[in-house]
Amino acid sequence: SSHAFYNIFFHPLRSIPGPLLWRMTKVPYDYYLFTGNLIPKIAELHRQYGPIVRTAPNDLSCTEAEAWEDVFAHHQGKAEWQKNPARQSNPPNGMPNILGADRENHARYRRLLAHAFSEKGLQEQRGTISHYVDLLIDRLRERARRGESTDMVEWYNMTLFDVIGDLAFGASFNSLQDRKQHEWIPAILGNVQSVVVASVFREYGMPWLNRWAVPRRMQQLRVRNFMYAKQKVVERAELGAARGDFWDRILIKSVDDNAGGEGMNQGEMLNNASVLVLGGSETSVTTLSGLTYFLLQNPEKMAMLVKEIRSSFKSDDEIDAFSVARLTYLSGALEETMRLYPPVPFPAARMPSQGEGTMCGLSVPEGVSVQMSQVGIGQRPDYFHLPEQFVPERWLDEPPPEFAGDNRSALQPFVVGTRNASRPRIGIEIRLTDMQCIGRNLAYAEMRLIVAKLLWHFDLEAAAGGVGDAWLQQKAWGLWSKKPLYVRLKDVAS
Ligand code: HEM
Repeated sequence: SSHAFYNIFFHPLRSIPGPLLWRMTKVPYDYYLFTGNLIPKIAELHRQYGPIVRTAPNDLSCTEAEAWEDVFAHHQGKAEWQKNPARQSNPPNGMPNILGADRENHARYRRLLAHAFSEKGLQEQRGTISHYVDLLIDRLRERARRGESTDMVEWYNMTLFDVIGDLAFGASFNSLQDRKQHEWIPAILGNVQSVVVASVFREYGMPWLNRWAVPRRMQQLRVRNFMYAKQKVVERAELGAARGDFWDRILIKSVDDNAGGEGMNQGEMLNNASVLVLGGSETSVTTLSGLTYFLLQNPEKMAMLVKEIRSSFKSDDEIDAFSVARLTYLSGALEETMRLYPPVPFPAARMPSQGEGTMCGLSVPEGVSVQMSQVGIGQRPDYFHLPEQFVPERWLDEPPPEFAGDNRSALQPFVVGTRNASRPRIGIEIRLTDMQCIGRNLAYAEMRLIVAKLLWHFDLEAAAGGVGDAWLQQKAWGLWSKKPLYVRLKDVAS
């Protein structure tokens, strides 16, 4: 059509490389998104066409480290680029959540949540976190005794969801206690998939196809979950402050359904609690599962990590959410995992805020979206020496000389910038400026604690048949569709 003709010959992006069909229409992009194969496909396009690729008539994909500064950071006088409002999905109750809110609401949410995600907030939450991690170890010990092979993805899911349920809803999912994944977990994860699939149908004017694409049971669970979450938030509000969770400070400012306007009303609480439950569990589960996989594939790295953990403490009770911060090899292993297997492979695309924007010296017209390819960045050989290898050492203060030239700040799994909100007060080092992910401290604390306790108590080996290279070949709809990861656990004490 004339549109496709315009897109190729007259469009302001006409000189940006990309496959012809992708530059003409959005169909190829949406096809790969729909089938769950977009992530490796985009990485392949970067290998073929370079660091900035036109992936649809109005879309660019980017693997340039400079873009973190140009697009996501705000400096004096320069605003960061905005999220494309057309691509934010709105919660069912019509109120915003932190991911899609406009600037003012976003800044209010960030202000209200700042305490819960500060070092002090983490102090208040540490007892809750330890409780569930210790329960995980007990449960795994039962399995080790019986010699059962164990799907670590499932057990990480149960643990992270139990913690986040407690912190974000005031009620655990009790999966660890019941030794069984709460039925809500697959429904929450399935919901993300259906939102992505639905967005494609909506775009092509066929929203009714959703009823066919999303299984009936999933649709029913979704409605049930919404009601359940709503009830939990009301119950949590009734409990008042001082539970040691995310809501203590917020509730003080939100009396009478936020009559004063400085807090959150119950609809906003519900929407943000839902973001926190998903954002605060799935991403860490992905990282922990990926790390487990890479360690099983690289026994000498596993041995290094086990040695670090077992030589850094005298007993189990010295291991807590704060003492684990000194485990530098573990930190390196987590970074390396997120490089090779980024938990949020496509952070929300951004577009210039007013008029055109400049990115890496290129002028980007209004209305054009830029998406960072995290997999593409992690695989760039000019950023990372031996990019396909799992090398935690490259993140150490003094890396082996051949890795000293790595561009470590190119890797930003938590995304730079906070959309113009007030700077969060965060105690630990931050790599570039502040981070889009408010939960970064909590994520590191939880992940380090789980790995440290796991490898303190158990030797891990792949269950019969091994894990194999195929584990990493996963589909993704926004988030990775993780395959099970079976291990055999041997209790070190017995
Ligand atoms: C390995 C773990 C994690 C990774 C890699 C990660 C990554 C990210 C990324 C990339 C974003 C930006 C999304 C976007 O705007 O497109 C984000 C936002 C967010 N994350 Fe995380 N996250 C992790 C863990 C957590 C945890 C533990 C929590 C909280 C319990 C959390 C809460 C949030 C929230 C509330 C936002 C929205 C912030 C805002 O828009 O201002 N995340 N995260």
